[in-house]
Amino acid sequence: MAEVSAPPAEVLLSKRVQEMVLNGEEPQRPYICRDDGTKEAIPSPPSLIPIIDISLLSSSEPCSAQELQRLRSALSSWGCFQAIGHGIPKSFLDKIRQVAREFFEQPMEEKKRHAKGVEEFEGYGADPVPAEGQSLDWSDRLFLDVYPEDRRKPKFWPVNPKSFRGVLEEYTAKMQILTELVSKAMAKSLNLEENCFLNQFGKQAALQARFNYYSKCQRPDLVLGLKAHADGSGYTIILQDDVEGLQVFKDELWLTVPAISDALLVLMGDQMEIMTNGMFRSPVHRVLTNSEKERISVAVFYTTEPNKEIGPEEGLINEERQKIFKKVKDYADVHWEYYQQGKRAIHVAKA
Ligand SMILES: O=C(O)CCC(=O)C(=O)O
Ligand SMILES: [Fe+2]
Repeated sequence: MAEVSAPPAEVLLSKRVQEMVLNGEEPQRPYICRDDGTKEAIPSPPSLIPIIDISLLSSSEPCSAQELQRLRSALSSWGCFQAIGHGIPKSFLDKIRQVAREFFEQPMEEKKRHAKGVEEFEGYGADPVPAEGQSLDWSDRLFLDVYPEDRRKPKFWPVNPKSFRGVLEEYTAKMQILTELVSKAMAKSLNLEENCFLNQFGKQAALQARFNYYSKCQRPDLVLGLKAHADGSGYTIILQDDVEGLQVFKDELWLTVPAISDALLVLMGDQMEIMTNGMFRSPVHRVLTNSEKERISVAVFYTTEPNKEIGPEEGLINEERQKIFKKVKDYADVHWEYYQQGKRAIHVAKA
């Protein structure tokens, strides 16, 4: 299987995984990141990722206090939850999944009209070359800045399928509403002023959409769709299709996030861990590969506006609970440098 002399990462990254699969190529050594499949022989136990009904969080609801308590507990122990009652109809979530699938199923030439450079972030392609010795992900992506609108770069936005742009614009608008609701609810769940996180994120807080396409892989025992990492965002909202693969690391176990067709996974990034002074966890997660089916997901990263300093909310610091993080600026950049070395970055924010 793995040849003795695999091409260097920059050569592999200039090709799409989907192309390699269509050509019947087996994963080469830089894609191999696990040495044997025996660990995965044990199926992960059924996971109990909390499901939170967003519609119950508004104060006019009789059971809002109870749901806020469940939210707080979910984010303190898991760092993520499956959001239902978020107001986005399943038919619209299906539309997003559909345009994403149609985009990736087009011929390579069409997708490459929106190709990114190997060292760029935005556009269609793969992550820039990681540090020496780091494995590559078995995935192709379309990464787009979607908000604020003046950051959109039209050359990266698919022209086909024709409905792609309109659907993504609508999804962006819905994500803005959802981030406002979730940010307020998280603050209330911690007995903080409801706008405190929104103020830290800033009016120009960014939304970036990453469409992930995980091709089938002949060696799921050796290759990951996405390496283990914690997000550098404030938090991330993930739409999955019906193929499971995303796993969250909790209590020394990798636990699969169930595919629930009308739910969105809300997952804390390091910036929320910092702002909550560690009350909410930014969980390590990864994506497995699958030999039978392709998988598509759409991750929307919600990140503080550029140059904005963030830090632990004062209301969360007291005699019993000291400040564990300091103020940081442009954390996402620092996070990226460590990410490329396969490391977490949160320690740089430790007080
Ligand atoms: O594909 C997924 O479900 C997760 C994607 C993810 O973790 C990311 O893009 O950071
Ligand atoms: Fe992630």
